[in-house]
Parts: sequence; structure tokens; C-alpha cells
Amino acid sequence: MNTQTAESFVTEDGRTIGGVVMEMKNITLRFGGVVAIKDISFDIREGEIRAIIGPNGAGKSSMLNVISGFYVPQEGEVWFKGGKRPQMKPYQVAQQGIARTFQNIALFDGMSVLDNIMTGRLTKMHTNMFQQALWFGKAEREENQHREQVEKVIDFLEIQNIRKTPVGRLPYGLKKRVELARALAAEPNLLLLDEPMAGMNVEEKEDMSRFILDVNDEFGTTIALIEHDMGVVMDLSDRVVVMDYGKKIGDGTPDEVRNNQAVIDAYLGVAHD
Ligand SMILES: Nc1ncnc2c1ncn2[C@@H]1O[C@H](COP(=O)(O)OP(=O)(O)OP(=O)(O)O)[C@@H](O)[C@H]1O
Repeated sequence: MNTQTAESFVTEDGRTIGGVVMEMKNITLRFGGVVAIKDISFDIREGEIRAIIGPNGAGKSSMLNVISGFYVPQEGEVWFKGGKRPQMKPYQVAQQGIARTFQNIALFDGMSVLDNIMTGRLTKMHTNMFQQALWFGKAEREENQHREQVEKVIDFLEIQNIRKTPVGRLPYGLKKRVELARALAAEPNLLLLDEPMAGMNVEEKEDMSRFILDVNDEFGTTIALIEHDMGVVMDLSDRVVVMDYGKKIGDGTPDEVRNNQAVIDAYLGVAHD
């Protein structure tokens, strides 16, 4: 059954949230005897900022990896844009307009910021290496288009001054921003952020929060993120899924989640079934 809901609504801050674009239905994921995700269902609506939170080991990264095609769940279905998604490789998921960043930064340290961001365009490249090597007109035109998009992202994230710097020389907070830039270069409809503020100081977190809000606001990009900093999550998100020991224990607006007893218990370390 297609359970996609069509109603859209306008948030208090004037953003339009559309119908459901992604639906996780009864997802279970096991690693041998470890059940990382137990029968979890939730949806993501177009244009919203959706957080997945929970204590360490709750299964959050595993869930993001299911969405991005890195892990294949043993049970359950992933629905995207109203259709059941067949089993896909991560690059095929990326071609559907889903981009991600990683918990542990996954950039090429020896390459410049610009070249790292260019790799975000790979799923959109049509000419092959032979054509590029010979610099045929088509390849040249395509290269220019990619460069244009990358330059837009560099301007947007205010990293012009480091565009030629090798990534390995950058401080942590800026590396995280370059990772975001690479994901944005793919012009995603759905952006997955795995702990975008981890290891950042207060100022860097404020910058990153602003960029996430701006991406959502200016490009209408739907965002699903995992984040440990509660203040940040509650400020940024439209809705929050809470996981604990692989189960979903809460789902709703930040206020609803804040007042959910099971969530309060999980964060205080109170045992529950
Ligand atoms: N590749 C894997 N192989 C085996 N077990 C795994 C693998 N990935 C995750 N797990 C296990 O699945 C469970 C959920 O892990 P996961 O990393 O998804 O949690 P998390 O909520 O993202 O944790 P954290 O906040 O610490 O990153 C944990 O028990 C973890 O040890």
C-alpha cells in the first residue's frame, strides 16, 4: 500500500513542509547476534529537518546507513517518493538525489578543498575518462557546468579563502564544512548528516547550524541528521525520532519528544522494555 501523505503545511517560521518522501517500514537490521535496529518505522517529509537521536549504540548510524544503501536490512521496506525502493548500491541511492556526510570525516587529505568538493559531482558526470582526456567539447562543457555548481557551493558555505588548501591542513571544524560542501555539490533532494557538529566548539556549532538552516531554507533540501548535542537538535529540527537499544521510543516535534517519559528515562539511564 502506498501510504504517502500529500498534505503540506507551513511551519511557524514560514517554511513549507510537503508530503512524505521517505518511509522506513518495519526495518530490522542485525549484525550476527547483535540487533542494531528492531522493527522501526518512521517517515521523512519533503522540506523538513528530521533528527534521529539516542544514546550511544542506539542504532542511529545504522539507520542512516540503511537510508543511504550502505546496509541492507534483513526485514522491512524502504519507500522513496511513493514507491518501494528495490535493493540498491550506495551509488544508485546517490543517483536518486540522496547525499550524505560521515561521522568520521571521509575526505581526501592530500587533495585541495576544491578537488574534494568536485568528487561530490561524480554521480552527475556523463562523459567518460577517455573523452575527458581528449578534452572533447562535450567533456569541456560538462566540466564547466560542474565547476560552476562547485563554485556556488564554495560561495554559499563561505570557504573561498581555503579553496586551494589541502584538506589535511584544515582544522576539524572546516573539514566538516568541506564535507558538507561535497554533499551539497551533488545537489541532493535529501541530505543525510551523520553528527555534523561532533567535535566542534560552540562557535563552529553555531556556524554549522546556520548553514544547515540556510541549505534547508534556500534550496528546500530535506535533511535527516544524527546529532548528540540536544540543544542543537531541538533548535534545528521539525521532528525527532528517538532510538534506544535499536528500538524507536519516541517520535514527534521537539516539544513532544522533550516531554516523552520513555525518552527522559533513556537519557537518564533508566531501564525499560
Ligand atoms: N558493522 C557492524 N558490525 C557489527 N556490529 C555493528 C556494526 N555497526 C554497528 N554495529 C552495532 O550495532 C549497534 C548500533 O550501532 P550504531 O553505530 O548504529 O549506533 P549509534 O546510535 O550510531 O551509536 P553512536 O552514537 O555511538 O555512534 C551497536 O551495538 C554496534 O556495536
